[in-house]
This record gives sequence, C-alpha cells and structure tokens, in this order.
Amino acid sequence: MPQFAANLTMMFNEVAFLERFAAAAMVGFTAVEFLFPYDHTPEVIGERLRENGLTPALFNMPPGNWQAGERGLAALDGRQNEFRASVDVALRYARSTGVRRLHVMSGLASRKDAAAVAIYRNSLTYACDQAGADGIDIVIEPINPRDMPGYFLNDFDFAADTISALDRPNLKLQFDIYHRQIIHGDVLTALRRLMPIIGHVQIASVPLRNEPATGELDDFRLLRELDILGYKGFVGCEYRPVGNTVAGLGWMDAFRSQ
Ligand SMILES: O=C(O)C(=O)[C@H](O)CO
Ligand SMILES: [Mg+2]
Repeated sequence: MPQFAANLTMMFNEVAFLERFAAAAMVGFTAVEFLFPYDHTPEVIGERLRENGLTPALFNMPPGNWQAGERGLAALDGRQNEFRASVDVALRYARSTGVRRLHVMSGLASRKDAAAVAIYRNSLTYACDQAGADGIDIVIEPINPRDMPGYFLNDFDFAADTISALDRPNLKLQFDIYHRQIIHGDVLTALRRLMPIIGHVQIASVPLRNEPATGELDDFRLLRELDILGYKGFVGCEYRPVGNTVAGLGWMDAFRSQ
C-alpha cells in the first residue's frame, strides 16, 4: 500500500497553512508535502510536524520570485549565486524538519541549448553534493507546458537523461502522474521503465487536477502498480479538492478497501 502524503499547498485550504498540519493528521495522514515552507521559520515548520506526528515527504527549494512569475532558478543564466544561496536556505529547513528529499525547480527558460543545459547540470550537481552531505535526495520533476508554459524541464526523457548523465546517487525523478499523462501519456509503461530512478510520486486526476479516480486514468490501477514495482516511497496527493478536502477523501478509503 503506498504511503500517501497530503499536499498542504493544495489540500486543506479551508484553514491557514500552519493549521493544515493538524487538519491532515486529524484525518489520518502520517506524512505531508508542501511547495514552500519559507514564509515561516524552519523551527515553526519542524514543530508543526513533530506536534502532529507527521513525516515530511518533500518540499521545494526556494524558486526565485514566485509572485513575479519565477518558477525556479536551476537553469537560469546569471542566477547561479542565487541558486547556491537557495540551496543553503533549503538545507536549513531540511535540518529542522528532517525531510529526506528536496525538489529543485528548473525555472522558465526560453532556450534549451547547450549553454542552458550546462547551467542546469551544474546547478543540480552543486545541489546534489551539498544535500548528499546530509543524506538528502534531490528530485527533479517534468511539468506540463499547459500549466507552466516555458518551464525548462518539460520532458520525462530529458529528465532521465539528465539523471543518467550526472550519475549522482542522490539525484532522482519526481514522477507526477498528472504531468506525465498530459505531456506524454503512456503512464504505466513509463512507471515500469523509470522506476529505478523514481524518488517521489505525485497523483491527481487528469485533466482537472482534482481527487484521484475522478479523471481519465485508472488511478487505482496505477497505484497498485507502484506496489507491484516495489515502490517504497511516498505518493503526494497533489490535487485541488473539488469541494471540502475531508469530504473529498472517499477515494482513499475506496482504494484501501479494494
Ligand atoms: O506543480 C507541481 O506538480 C509540483 O510538484 C511543484 O512542486 C511545483 O509547481
Ligand atoms: Mg507535482
């Protein structure tokens, strides 16, 4: 049975971010993920996790100026120093929370030429080396161009090639089933083929990004396949509930009682 992690950025929006930890624990989640903890101190985030008996599955490194439209820094020319500083910040939060994996966002980049690829690889190498000293994995996630036009990492094979070329034991793939289906389809075969490099999985219905099992894919079949493939990591519930978060959790009971 996959270990589900509530995505506190998308779920439990009925309450303020810091209240979402208790809300998730209350309905039985034992793990959570979120995009960015950086509006609060590392100590406060660590406390909320511990108070509620929650394991942090994942969060993202600082993405640059999100409000201004930035979506990561790793592939951006001229932002290397800022990227390195963001790694330090993320590792401070990692030490305080005990998270074992951090998502590095590539950024929006109009070009995917050799220079941009070199910058991206350099950034990832730096992040892997810094995080590796703390036993932390770095994950990279292809994101579909409809949701994030211009995002540099928009292809699963490109991500796999990057991971293979850099050959760092702590560099892995964040396989978001929602993005995979929109970008390429062929989800089941991709899970089988890419499982050796998968470090984190996320799920939502396609195309509306709501509760699993409400879209075009057989999500339960995909979740069962994760077990068959021996996946022992977390499955982040990165979806926008159609209505009330708790009222929408019936899909999880239905999956567990199969
Ligand atoms: O959008 C997603 O799917 C993510 O997982 C991100 O962390 C960032 O947007
Ligand atoms: Mg995702």
